[in-house]
Amino acid sequence: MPDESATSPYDALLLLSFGGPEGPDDVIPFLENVTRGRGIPRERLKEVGRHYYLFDGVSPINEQNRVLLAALREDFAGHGVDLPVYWGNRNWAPYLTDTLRQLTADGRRRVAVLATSAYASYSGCRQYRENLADALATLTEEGLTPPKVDKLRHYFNHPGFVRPMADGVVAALADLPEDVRAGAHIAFTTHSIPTAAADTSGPEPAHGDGGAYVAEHLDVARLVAEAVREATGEDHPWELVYQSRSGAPGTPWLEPDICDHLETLHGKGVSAVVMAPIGFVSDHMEVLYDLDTEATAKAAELGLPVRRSPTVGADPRFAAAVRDLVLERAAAERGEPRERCALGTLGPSHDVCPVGCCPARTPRPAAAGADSPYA
Ligand SMILES: CC1=C(CCC(=O)O)c2cc3nc(cc4[nH]c(cc5[nH]c(cc1n2)c(C)c5CCC(=O)O)c(CCC(=O)O)c4C)C(CCC(=O)O)=C3C
Ligand SMILES: [Fe+2]
Repeated sequence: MPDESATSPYDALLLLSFGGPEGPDDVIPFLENVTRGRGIPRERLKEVGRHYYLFDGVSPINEQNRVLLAALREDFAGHGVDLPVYWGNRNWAPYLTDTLRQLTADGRRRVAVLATSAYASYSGCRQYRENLADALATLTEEGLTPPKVDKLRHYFNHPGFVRPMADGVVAALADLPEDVRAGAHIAFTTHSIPTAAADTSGPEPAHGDGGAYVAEHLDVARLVAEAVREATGEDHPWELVYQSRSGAPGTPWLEPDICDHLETLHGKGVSAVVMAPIGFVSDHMEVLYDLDTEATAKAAELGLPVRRSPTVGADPRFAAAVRDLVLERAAAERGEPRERCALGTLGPSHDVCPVGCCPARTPRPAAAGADSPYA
């Protein structure tokens, strides 16, 4: 009988995230880390800095990750999965390079990596693979022999990610005043990205017309809307919209923006809206500012009742999904068959990003993919 808790060949799990500032003095250095070499207009940076200062310079993301780490450790311990869990970030302490150095010092040789981004895109996938390659290069230059890193597949359609979001939308609808509830629309939101990045997201066969990024979000939106219909008996109209646009005004990014969308729905006489941030794994600053502050103020100005549904965060079902992804990949690496959980029409995502998946504007080494220089 196959061992249901076997993690071999892995000897660690690495939670790989974005990182965020933890006080007012961190905000500028954090934004410099995020935007180094990315050509974001000065004005946009000032504006985004203002969002962080409204919350005393503290992004919610690090605390959310600490809670998720605790949930993962508890879930693993409760299911006989003996795998230490580490945490490293792209843009703030604990920095990925330092965590990988620690993994090396602890003798870890093969690491499964979970990125806190559920979908395919340059920012949510390849950029993390570039960060891994940079960290591996630094450690190699230091004369160390870092572990091999394997990035776990995208989990947008894993039931442990979709079901908590569906329950959250049901709860948000129930929280609306009864007289506006039946006519409420669901606005599924995600991070806007340049249309050029969307069109090339995912493996090459998915390229064009929003690419894997848009297709994956549409699949999740459909799944959540269906689950909501089953739970409430009501058919709530829904749309996929975008938020948190940056970049130069002349560059096309995915639209419509959530605030414009609220205005359009209000103009059509829609009674209420639930904003469902399916693009975010936990309550990032984009959720706290762009939705809970900016879009909510816009709705108040319009007199449009809105609610924001929760992100998955550290839901025990998500922690269980991460365990499932680790065990699934471990079995695949051992050459053993194992079910790959996925809802919707797209099926489980690939384990190893093929060549040409979510290409960078300027090609750079990326680990944990078919084009990785690190075997
Ligand atoms: C697709 C996507 C995700 C979701 C997937 C994932 O989670 O990875 C995401 C997450 C995040 N983005 C974050 C913060 C920022 N993103 C920026 C800039 C950008 N994001 C982009 C895309 C994405 N970003 C893009 C195309 C840019 C333009 C510049 C570039 O091409 O790189 C900027 C610069 C200022 C600005 O332009 O807004 C900041 C401060 C935080 C932390 C929030 C917190 O503190 O809680 C998180 C989790
Ligand atoms: Fe971002």
